[in-house]
Amino acid sequence: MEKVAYLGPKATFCDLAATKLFDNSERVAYGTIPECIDAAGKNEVDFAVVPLENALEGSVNITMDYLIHEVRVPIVAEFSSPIRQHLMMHPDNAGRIGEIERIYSHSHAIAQCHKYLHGELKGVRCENTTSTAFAAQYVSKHPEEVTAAIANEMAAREYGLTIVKPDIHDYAHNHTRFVVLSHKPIGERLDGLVRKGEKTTVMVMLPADHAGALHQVLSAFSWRKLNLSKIESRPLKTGLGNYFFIIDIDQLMDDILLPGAIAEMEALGCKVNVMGSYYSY
Ligand SMILES: O=C(O)C(=O)C[C@]1(C(=O)O)C=C[C@@H](O)C=C1
Repeated sequence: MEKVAYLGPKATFCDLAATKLFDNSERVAYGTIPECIDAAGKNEVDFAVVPLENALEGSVNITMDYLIHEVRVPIVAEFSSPIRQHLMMHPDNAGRIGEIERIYSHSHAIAQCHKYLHGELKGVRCENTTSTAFAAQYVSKHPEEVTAAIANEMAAREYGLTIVKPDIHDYAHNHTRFVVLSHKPIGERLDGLVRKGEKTTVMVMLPADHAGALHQVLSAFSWRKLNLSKIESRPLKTGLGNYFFIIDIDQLMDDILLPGAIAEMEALGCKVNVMGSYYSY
């Protein structure tokens, strides 16, 4: 049976995404996002499902940076899912919401609920955990502390917690983009799901700082009428002011247009890496 890595423990948002995508596979929980990427990089698993971007909080930098700087594993699919964050407590403490001493969750989940936390639970310390489900598991094991976790409904069920305040994310349209990483092609595995689009993600390093370099890169796409859905800069980690760009193009790799744009960028002195060419679900 094929193996799929996800950020564990059971009932994280990554677990929900992996279950939706690979229902008939063996899902293997890893403690951190880099561990999931390593597992796919070393072929310990066939696929890894990791978060890439959230609609409220932006990119999951650890995923992006690890893929660029440490372990290159191609993106073979993308899955976008609605995200609902709930405040949950141990059932023994569920009536004591006003006495909460600490709130645990993944940093991205805490960030998605800032307005609520600032408005309703001002002054309560928030502590980051490796995932939302890890936070729920911790709260379930420590009824002696009046603490809460921010996590999803499946985590509340899995770890026997009571949802004391549902839907505490700050904006209704909360979505996260997950990517599937693998050294093998995805083939027909996801054909049962509805395809929403197609993308190619490239990483572009500009030549030494000069006027108009980014403009020239963007024009390689624009005059070919290649639509971009995202452009983001991240530090190269070689010193302040040095960046690379991650660009999402709204089409699969073809024989002419994308190779032409890449050749043009290379002729300008850019270093270009294709991170993946894949369908969005
Ligand atoms: O902690 C989890 O449950 C995760 O799957 C991680 C993660 C993230 O890193 O963005 C995934 C989706 C949500 O946006 C919040 C947390």
